Amino acid sequence: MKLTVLGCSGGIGGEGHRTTALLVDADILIDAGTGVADLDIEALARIDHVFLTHAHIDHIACLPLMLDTVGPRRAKPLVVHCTAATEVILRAHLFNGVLWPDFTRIPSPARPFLRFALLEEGESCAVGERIFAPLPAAHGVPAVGYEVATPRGSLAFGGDSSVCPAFWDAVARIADLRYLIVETAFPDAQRKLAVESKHLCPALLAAQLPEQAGSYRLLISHVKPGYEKETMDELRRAAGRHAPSMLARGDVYWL
Ligand SMILES: Nc1ncnc2c1ncn2[C@@H]1O[C@@H]2COP(=O)(O)O[C@H]2[C@H]1O
Repeated sequence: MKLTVLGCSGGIGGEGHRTTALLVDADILIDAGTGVADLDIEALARIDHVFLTHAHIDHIACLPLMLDTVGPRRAKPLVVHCTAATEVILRAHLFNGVLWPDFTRIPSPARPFLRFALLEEGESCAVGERIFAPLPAAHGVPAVGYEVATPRGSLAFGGDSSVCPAFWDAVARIADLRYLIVETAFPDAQRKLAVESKHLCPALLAAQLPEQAGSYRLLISHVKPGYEKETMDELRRAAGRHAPSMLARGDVYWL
């Protein structure tokens, strides 16, 4: 499995900053933030599945736009996998015929551009040999992370989350974990904002990491634009034994 980081920043601002979108092989997205906009039309049309962590705009910004571009080119609906709570939010506030057309009924209810498929914690969804399972997360709106399991190992993506012991319990149970992607949105100087917005700062992440470093790579996502050096310096000081490195747009990881 090939994981290509299209975007992993906590915001926008110039070349390096695209919001969350992880491309799995050529046919699956985890989140559909602004990183998706860099794919050309053919690459967009090859995407059959989107697994959403939550409905915040930085994670779904390109979903309505890509549906408009690829809908007429595709023979089948784009399947958006998410929890029931996230589907309710997207139907009420995005695909509502006001902010954007309701592509679950357009061009026709029988052959729409978009189909929701519900996926809750405790369930899994196989797309070929790649198996997606929601992981617990704690954010300001209903949110999950994802475990992606393959025959050659697994990765875990925490999505957006503040302190969440259930996530770390779930991660500890993944025996063949190769990559662990977790957020650290703010530097320690903005800890109050991190807590209020249900994110992490280095001290909060370090307090949750296991005593012993695992045999997986620890990759950091969702750092707010302009705070990358400060945040990663603090994280290396607080959790150096875990050798954290920052996830970057354009990175490719293989499983
Ligand atoms: N009190 C707040 N609660 C939530 N988000 C906030 C607040 N104040 C500022 N924000 C920002 O709004 C952003 C919404 O997207 P994020 O969750 O990535 O990060 C959030 C913060 O950067």
